[in-house]
Amino acid sequence: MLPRLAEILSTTRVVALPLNARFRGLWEREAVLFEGPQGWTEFSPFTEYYDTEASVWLAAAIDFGYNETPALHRTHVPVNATVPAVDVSEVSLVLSAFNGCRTAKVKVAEAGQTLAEDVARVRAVREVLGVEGRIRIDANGGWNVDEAERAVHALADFDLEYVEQPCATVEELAELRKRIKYKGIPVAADESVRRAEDPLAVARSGAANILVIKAQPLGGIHRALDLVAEAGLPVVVSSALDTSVGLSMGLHLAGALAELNYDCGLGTGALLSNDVSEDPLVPVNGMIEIRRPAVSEALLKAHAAEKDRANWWRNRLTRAYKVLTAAERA
Ligand SMILES: O=C(O)CCC(=O)c1ccccc1C(=O)O
Ligand SMILES: [Mg+2]
Repeated sequence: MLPRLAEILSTTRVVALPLNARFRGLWEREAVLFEGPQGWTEFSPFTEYYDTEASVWLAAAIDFGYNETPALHRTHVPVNATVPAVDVSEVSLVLSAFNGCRTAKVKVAEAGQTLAEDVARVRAVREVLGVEGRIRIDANGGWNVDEAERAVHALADFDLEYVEQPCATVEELAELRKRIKYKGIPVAADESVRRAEDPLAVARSGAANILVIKAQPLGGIHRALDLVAEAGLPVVVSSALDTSVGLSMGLHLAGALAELNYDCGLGTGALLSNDVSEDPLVPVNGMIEIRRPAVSEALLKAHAAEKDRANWWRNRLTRAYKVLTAAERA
């Protein structure tokens, strides 16, 4: 049963939070927050996504606001630093925001950049982390198989923990996995899980060694847990560049997993120069405590989105809600 739309809209706040570095081409992260019986929850699908996809993110938001979270297997979650596709000169400043993180995920294959820039960025990250640090890269599907193979060869000396979504399709991932298997570098799937018609297809076809699991695009904590159980692969829980409220959803998901073998991509609060809580969910000693953050009325006000953007988000939430009610009736 869905809560009533009017009830959701009655607590809805729209915020625009400034970022420390450009991410996905943006300097600002917009998000909708609303309050359910369990506390504040977040609806923040990327702006270019259509209503059907956004409706899955809304189902996740409703789940976290209205349903109890599952029992936890841990109190804290180890997290990675996330390094956007910044210039090499900015790497140490970006990393300094992630207190105590021994693992870094580095964005590569950004449109308009070269492999040489990726190599320089990964080298700089390795210099800061030292030999004991773990480095994973994320291409967001930006390479074809040959480009990915070449990039892996160029970056392998930096000792990669895994390569996330090097290519766009499941077929390409499978082909690349065969080609780089001898190097012992695992392939992780992200977009092939969270944007696929069938999120389990990539696991079933053996195209990936690891799944990146995000609570919002997978319809919430409970649905994501079902998916993980069915997939039977190790997972990395990650954020969608959420506010502390959305990060809390991801942390509760990570906490509910019996096995967690990788540091999670939930440290991205450190990429926001402001958040909605006075006590935001950012890494301390490489870990984040699993809790719901206290949301500050003053910060909601200070970071309220412009009126036209707030209306756009309320209309979008309304359309996503209609997709959910139509599905419920069907
Ligand atoms: O996994 C992380 O380290 C942080 C999350 C992240 O990279 C991300 C954040 C927003 C949108 C897409 C992605 C992604 O993993 O591709
Ligand atoms: Mg990714």
